[in-house]
Amino acid sequence: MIEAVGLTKRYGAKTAVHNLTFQVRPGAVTGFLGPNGSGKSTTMRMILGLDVPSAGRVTIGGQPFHKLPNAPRQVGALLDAKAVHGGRSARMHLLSLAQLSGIPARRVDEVLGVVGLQDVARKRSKGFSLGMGQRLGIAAALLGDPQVLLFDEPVNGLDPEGILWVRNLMKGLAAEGRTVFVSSHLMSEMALTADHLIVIGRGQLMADMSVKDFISANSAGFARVRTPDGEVAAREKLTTALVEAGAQVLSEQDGALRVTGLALPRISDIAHDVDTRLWELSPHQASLEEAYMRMTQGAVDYRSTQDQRAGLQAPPAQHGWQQPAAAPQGWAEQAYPVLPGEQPNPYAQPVAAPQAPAPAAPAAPTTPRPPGPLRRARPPT
Ligand SMILES: Nc1ncnc2c1ncn2[C@@H]1O[C@H](COP(=O)(O)OP(=O)(O)OP(=O)(O)O)[C@@H](O)[C@H]1O
Repeated sequence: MIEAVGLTKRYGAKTAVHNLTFQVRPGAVTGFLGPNGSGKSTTMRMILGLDVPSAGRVTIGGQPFHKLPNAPRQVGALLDAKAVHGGRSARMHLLSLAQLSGIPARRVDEVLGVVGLQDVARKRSKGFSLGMGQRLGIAAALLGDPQVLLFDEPVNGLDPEGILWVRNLMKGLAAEGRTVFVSSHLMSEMALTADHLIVIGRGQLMADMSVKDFISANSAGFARVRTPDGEVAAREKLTTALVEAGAQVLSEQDGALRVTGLALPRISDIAHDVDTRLWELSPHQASLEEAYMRMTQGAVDYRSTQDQRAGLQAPPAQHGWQQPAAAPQGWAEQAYPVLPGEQPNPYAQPVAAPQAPAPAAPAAPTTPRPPGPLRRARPPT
């Protein structure tokens, strides 16, 4: 198990990681999420003893990394796939790592096979593609057959077959009872791979919970409602009635309505009351990506000037959403309004916030301090 307690890292005036406390348990894939610059790599470097915490501590199996006997046999990591001597072949690179840790040479050939690089094992790694480099980095992480594995963006540059392979590899390692901690910006992939999530924003813990709880805490389920194509007046009549009944209604690109805040039977009754036929009425759960975007929108440091959320104006056209004709009052001003049954995002910027750049170096938590991170209890592993 990896355990961080009050983990903090300052680089001069810049606080990269602030007071992080979390555990990464064995037997599960734990996703490590956060916007660019939020402190994920810094945290991983501190776990691996490559950076010294300014305050707090982080241990693996109760010991700091530098006190672990023969650490490469206990902890494997892929931090930077490019950190390889380009003049060496893949096999030589792994062989030199193996020799340093007393790992037998046959293990090198074994891991080359596991990552699918056996045919290019004797080629110099400087000729490797990004994906091949990632595979070599994963091979190095697996070399010591460690119980604890850290992967920083392991699917970066991999083709779909490679992504599927990494997904199955991570799940397989966790199923063997290992501790697997993996960062990624690919939400769709994390949704398929991770069991548990640790989310940070501007160096601070925002959530520590299962993927399922994270999605339900940061998004509301919704209903898709479709009226017969071409019956525009009926659709608008239904939209108005739903909004009057307290629903929030968005239009999807195919003309369906995305309705939150009302149960399906109530939507059906309202449609009946306004004499509108329905072609579809189905329950839906939001995606991890959507839940993540809602939670972290206020903790994003780097945003395109062409991103509408830079000024928190109209909602972005995510997943084919559009604003409905009969949007509730105030909707247009909010990027992601708090939906019924949803916890407000403690990091969300105020709607009328000026477009000033985000502070570059928060030396301490913002004032007023946001409420504590969302946490859910996990079953013991
Ligand atoms: N050696 C360093 N010296 C000064 N600042 C640093 C150093 N390393 C990281 N930082 C700063 O700390 C913050 C966190 O960086 P870090 O690389 O940990 O973020 P990240 O979440 O891994 O980002 P990304 O998703 O873009 O990889 C950034 O603002 C970064 O500029």
